[in-house]
Amino acid sequence: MQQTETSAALPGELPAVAAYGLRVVRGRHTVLQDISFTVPRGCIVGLLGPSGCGKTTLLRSVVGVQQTTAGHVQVLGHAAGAPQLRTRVGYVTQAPSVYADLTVLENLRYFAAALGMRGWQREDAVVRVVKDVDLASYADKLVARLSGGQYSRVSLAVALLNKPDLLVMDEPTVGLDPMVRRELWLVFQRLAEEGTTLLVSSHVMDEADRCDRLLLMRAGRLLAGADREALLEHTGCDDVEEAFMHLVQAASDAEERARRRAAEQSLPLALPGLLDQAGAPEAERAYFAADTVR
Ligand SMILES: Nc1ncnc2c1ncn2[C@@H]1O[C@H](COP(=O)(O)OP(=O)(O)OP(=O)(O)O)[C@@H](O)[C@H]1O
Repeated sequence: MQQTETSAALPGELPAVAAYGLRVVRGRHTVLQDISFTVPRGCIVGLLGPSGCGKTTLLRSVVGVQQTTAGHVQVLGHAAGAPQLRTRVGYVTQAPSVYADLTVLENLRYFAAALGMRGWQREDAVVRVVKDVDLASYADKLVARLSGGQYSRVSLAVALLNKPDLLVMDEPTVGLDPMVRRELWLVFQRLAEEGTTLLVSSHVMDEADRCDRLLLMRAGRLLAGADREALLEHTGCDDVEEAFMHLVQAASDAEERARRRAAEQSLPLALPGLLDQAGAPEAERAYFAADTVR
């Protein structure tokens, strides 16, 4: 896949996230294999792939809460999880991370205080984020009484208290109806326009249309990382879902050919080394390697 410049990235500017050769083993299972990608600043980057492919593990590695086995993840010029990033990275987890028995305001004041905000600084931050996520009319409601979409917006509001430069969100729209999903994406777009970089996971392919750039994952590997248009052009497909299926098929075909070649040469069956050992053509190896990803 050809390298494409993303308009939001200024020349010479460090990407918000740069991962090289990331590998994660959880228990006995290799969950992420040789993952490399970048997230340019000021973009919305969608991390897409089926359930269980490793999206959460990848996001946890970016936030710095995942033990990694190999590779390196740089976030805003620091190693992922570095203390300097604590106030600069917001993380919205998949599971609700707010208290159902507190009101929206009580939650926000609590988390603002935990971040060290006091007095007017705290109140200013709370008012700002309530406005950011359009929850002003629900500010005094118990979170337990909110709808799914409103609940998600409270979690998002908490992550925005610090005005993060990078916002990492794990399936923030899962289970929400199309109208609410649309509203949340408008909030994400507004945040990106104001300069926040967003890395958002989803297994809903149509959300890809709302992203500047896409990372497509399958079974712990990155199939592709590119601007949406470049991806469609490269695969000759009309939409991202079709492009994803095309890449999955191409990867399976390449894997099968490599297996056959390895069997013929009596080589051990271990990807991705297998592909190199078996002398797989560059185009095939590319499906398994970082260099599909810019
Ligand atoms: N604590 C753990 N120990 C061992 N394996 C784990 C652990 N957590 C997750 N896994 C495995 O890692 C793989 C990737 O999980 P992960 O949660 O990253 O996927 P995902 O793409 O985010 O899935 P979903 O879309 O369903 O949230 C899965 O096969 C899962 O079973």
